[in-house]
Amino acid sequence: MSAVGEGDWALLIVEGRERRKSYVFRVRSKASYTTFAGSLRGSQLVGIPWGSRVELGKGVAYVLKPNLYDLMMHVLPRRSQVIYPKDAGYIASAAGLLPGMRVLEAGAGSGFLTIWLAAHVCPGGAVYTYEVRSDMRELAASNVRAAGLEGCVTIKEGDIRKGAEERELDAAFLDMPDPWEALGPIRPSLKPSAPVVVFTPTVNQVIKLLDALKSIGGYAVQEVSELIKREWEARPEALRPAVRMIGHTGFITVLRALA
Ligand SMILES: C[S@@+](CC[C@H](N)C(=O)[O-])C[C@H]1O[C@@H](n2cnc3c(N)ncnc32)[C@H](O)[C@@H]1O
Repeated sequence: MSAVGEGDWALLIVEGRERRKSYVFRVRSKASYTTFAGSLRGSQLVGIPWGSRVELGKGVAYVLKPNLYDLMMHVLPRRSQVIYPKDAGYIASAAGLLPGMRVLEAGAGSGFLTIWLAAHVCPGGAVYTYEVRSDMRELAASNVRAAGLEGCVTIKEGDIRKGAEERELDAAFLDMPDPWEALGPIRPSLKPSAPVVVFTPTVNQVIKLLDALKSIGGYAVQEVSELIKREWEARPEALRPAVRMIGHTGFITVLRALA
């Protein structure tokens, strides 16, 4: 659709004199929306072309159609620590993901990494994700549906430390407290050379993982990384890093399955 419709999700980028902020909401003609630069009514939005500029009391709003990134960052509910786009993008790259690949994941959590993985391997591929908690399995399923990717994602309630049913998988992704407990059990599911990307919030877990690998065997360590994203205030007259940032998310360890 080229015009904003009743009930559509909208992304508003609001620019004031000294700041800029994004808002994502469903457009309702009878609602009104408050931003730091002034308010606007839903009736001002319904029917205008996407990409329109609307004047506010103390600034302007650009009315845009939100993409998957906008919906994930602003709308989809989360009840676990989720994998942020900066890490998800690198995780997918380090695993060499391509459409058509079949991959394993655990735990599904809020389904955020599941969605990024599905966005890479679909169409034609598949994400099999295991989650021990039924409430998290349901949340992940509902977020994957909201992203429109349910066709290529299978969410299973189960403990990945008991292994996975699938075979000949192209890659695996572990974001769970004790990933070293899953590495032996998932090995028969992976093609030799398949990347296994492990995400752990603490350095203690990385040490435990590297130590455990000595006795588990079956994998080569490819790399351990950490990614830091620093956002900047996009104001040409005062270009500088933003005062607040997400200082830490987690460590990314890339392993490769051996023959
Ligand atoms: C940090 S969350 C994962 C978040 C997810 N990567 C995301 O981006 O939304 C960790 C999840 O792993 C699940 N989990 C923990 N141990 C597990 C296991 N042995 N098998 C399957 N899931 C497990 C937890 O219930 C939790 O939902």
